Amino acid sequence: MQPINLHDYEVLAQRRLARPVWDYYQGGSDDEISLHENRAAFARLRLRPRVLVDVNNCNTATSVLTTEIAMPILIAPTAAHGMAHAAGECATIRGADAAGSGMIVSSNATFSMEDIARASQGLRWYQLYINTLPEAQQQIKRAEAAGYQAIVLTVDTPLLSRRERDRRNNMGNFQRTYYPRAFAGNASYTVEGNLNDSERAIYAGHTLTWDIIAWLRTHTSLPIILKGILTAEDATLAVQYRVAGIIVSNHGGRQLDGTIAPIEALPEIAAAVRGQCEIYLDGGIRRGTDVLKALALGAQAVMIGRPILWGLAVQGSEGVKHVLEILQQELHSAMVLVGSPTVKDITRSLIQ
Ligand SMILES: Cc1cc2nc3c(=O)[nH]c(=O)nc-3n(C[C@H](O)[C@H](O)[C@H](O)COP(=O)(O)O)c2cc1C
Ligand SMILES: CC(C)CC(=O)C(=O)O
Repeated sequence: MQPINLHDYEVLAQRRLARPVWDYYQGGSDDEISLHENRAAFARLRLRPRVLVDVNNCNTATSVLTTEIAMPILIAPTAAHGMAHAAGECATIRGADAAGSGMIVSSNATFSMEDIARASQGLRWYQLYINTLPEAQQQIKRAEAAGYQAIVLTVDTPLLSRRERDRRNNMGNFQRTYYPRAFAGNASYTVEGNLNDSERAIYAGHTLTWDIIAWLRTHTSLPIILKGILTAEDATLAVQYRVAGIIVSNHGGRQLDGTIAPIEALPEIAAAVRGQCEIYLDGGIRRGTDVLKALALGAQAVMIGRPILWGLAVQGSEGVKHVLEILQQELHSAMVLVGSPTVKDITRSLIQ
């Protein structure tokens, strides 16, 4: 099958990946309610197209922070790309560059942030999990030296959630046996799978509070972005703490199950932020019309997680590039059909 949309890539990737890897990439927490809601919430939104607009020069280009990108679509941080492809994140970022997108590199990448940086010319941000402060400080230093342009602190993971697919598959043992370095490119803590409570707490720690932002600021001059905001209250705090951006996200339905979908949280967050920092959104983006809806409700750009892993598994960097280009082309068509020739023209009035 020649893949023509992201759903095709999903089918092809499942055929290629071992069951425990597929389930780790694909799964959510508990009953996977949030995982399904992330898609369902997009499907419930209705568009209000305008007609007889000159869309001859329709263009998806935009910028995030100060970087220009060909499309308002970035790669969300996902761990362990080495289980999808031998070249792992180095192939992923080459695909991002080739498409004119950019990548947020996970703390738990298979390859080191330096190796990934060497494979890339374009936008790269570093996603941080804080296990211990000295280790985080080391990682920030390394990220700055390797030319990363922002630090993305994930704030929805004081505890890694219960993921029952991984438990049933004995994913921890599988990964240690077949991919022992899959999560170990940057972090010293590399467990995944059947974890006890203290192991599940190592990623962001129970003790992080808003004070961590002042600490981060003493250790980096890079822009700070918070990933995993779902309420106007926390968005307001993020603005007060002067972050450069927030990512409206429920971690792709992999952390707290039963949350509001990010696309449903976006309107109240956009109203609270009032342009004081950039807003991005991830979770369930699979079509150009999903991107359009997120932009209309106040996102500057969106991020995609699983579809990138599917593209990587099917065809390495070419697959990643193709997934991004498909989504860009779908967005382009949607912009033409709703009468929004530029990203700036995409406004709230497009949504019923
Ligand atoms: C396999 C996998 C690994 C992930 N690893 C990380 C990670 O290391 N850090 C992080 O902040 N988010 C991580 N996420 C969450 C993604 O950044 C993102 O929020 C989510 O995948 C978006 O939803 P989507 O997959 O529906 O596009 C991961 C998600 C998946 C599917
Ligand atoms: C290593 C994990 C904590 C990566 C992650 O965030 C996830 O699997 O959702």
